[in-house]
Amino acid sequence: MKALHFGAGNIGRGFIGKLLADAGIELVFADVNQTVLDALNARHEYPVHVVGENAQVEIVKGVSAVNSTSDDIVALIAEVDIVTTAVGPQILERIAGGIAKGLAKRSDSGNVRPLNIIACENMVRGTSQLKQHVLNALPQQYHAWTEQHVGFVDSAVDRIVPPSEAGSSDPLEVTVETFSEWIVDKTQFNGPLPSIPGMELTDNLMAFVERKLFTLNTGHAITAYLGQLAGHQTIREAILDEKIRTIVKGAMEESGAVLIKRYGFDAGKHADYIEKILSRFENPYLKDDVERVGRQPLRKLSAGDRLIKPTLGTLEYHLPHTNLVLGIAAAMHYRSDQDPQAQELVGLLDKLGPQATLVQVSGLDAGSDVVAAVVKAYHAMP
Ligand SMILES: NC(=O)C1=CN([C@@H]2O[C@H](COP(=O)(O)OP(=O)(O)OC[C@H]3O[C@@H](n4cnc5c(N)ncnc54)[C@H](O)[C@@H]3O)[C@@H](O)[C@H]2O)C=CC1
Ligand SMILES: O=P(O)(O)OC[C@H]1O[C@](O)(CO)[C@@H](O)[C@@H]1O
Repeated sequence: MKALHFGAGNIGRGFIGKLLADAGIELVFADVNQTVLDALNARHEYPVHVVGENAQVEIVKGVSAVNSTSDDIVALIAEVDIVTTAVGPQILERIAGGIAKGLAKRSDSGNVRPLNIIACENMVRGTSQLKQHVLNALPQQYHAWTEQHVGFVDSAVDRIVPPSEAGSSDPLEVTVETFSEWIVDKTQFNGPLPSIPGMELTDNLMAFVERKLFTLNTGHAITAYLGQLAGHQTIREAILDEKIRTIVKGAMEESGAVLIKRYGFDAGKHADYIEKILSRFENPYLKDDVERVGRQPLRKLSAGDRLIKPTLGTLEYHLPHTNLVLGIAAAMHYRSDQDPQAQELVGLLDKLGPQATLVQVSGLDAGSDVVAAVVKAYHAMP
């Protein structure tokens, strides 16, 4: 079996690429970072530091790399069995053109072996969104062939992989937590289901996607935003701050109450899931900056993402959302010189003020109580 993975970054090298290579699949990374590409092609292996209890260094072997903007992509997509991505939601549209060209070549060359494409991003049904971008870029004459021979498989991906502290001396070294979860929608595969240790198959993906995105990512984002406001540098420092921990736990419980209503989760097991997440945030072996976890605040404040979607759920089921409101207000205070979305947020706040900014970014109703509550909390924050 052969795989092409877009995005040789933290999750690419530290999680998805590692699982594929460990399963004995011949793996090619596609990226745009020339330093990483050159190092992968020079060494064909890299170290993954798994930290926590039973810490160890694992070497991922037998990998190579291509530039994702080159024509190498087209030939690879015509021949591989699996395509995966971990590039960030905003990059999916950019890689869709290359994937479309590859599918056209695959069809023209008569390759009818099943191909499955799996986006591994923090998004609800990210692969389905990638599919739309690919179909937009693909000439109509290839659409029926693509429907017949290509599976677009949605997934949920969970492993905390911050940029490695050793990254400046070794561009390939990556540090990961012990925990990992990769869950894919088994109803969307083309051909036989693959057996890849570490990849779990489900026919109930939405429950897993929402459970992860609206618990871990909701709590993580709020830890980052409140942590930055309180002057903490890392997620660990922030979650050990009792005032922040209480709000973060409260927000995950508010979001959890929605998930329990919507998907019938067991309340006790969900409480354990929240406790496990809090302990993962405390991981003393990971240095995860609040600035990284809060990155791209406009995406994180959008209607379908980890702050607003759970809040909309609380409105739907008439449930409390006090802590989620504090998290949203804190997100509006996020600042980063490195992050264009943080600059844009500041520009919007200067031009429109907090109420209109929130309405524009989140799609919440201008006259709603929840918007008024966020604006009040926003002004009350330092
Ligand atoms: N880091 C983490 O702990 C987790 C991240 N995720 C998700 O995984 C995705 C990737 O996140 P990270 O690995 O943290 O980011 P990252 O920034 O470490 O990696 C992204 C990689 O994509 C590459 N890239 C950018 N444009 C590209 C293009 N046009 N073609 C090919 N490669 C391109 C970058 O050079 C970089 O190597 C995001 O959607 C994130 O939300 C999900 C779960 C955990
Ligand atoms: O990668 P995003 O969507 O910007 O958000 C950062 C989040 O992703 C992760 O990197 C992995 O789930 C978390 O650490 C964090 O909640």
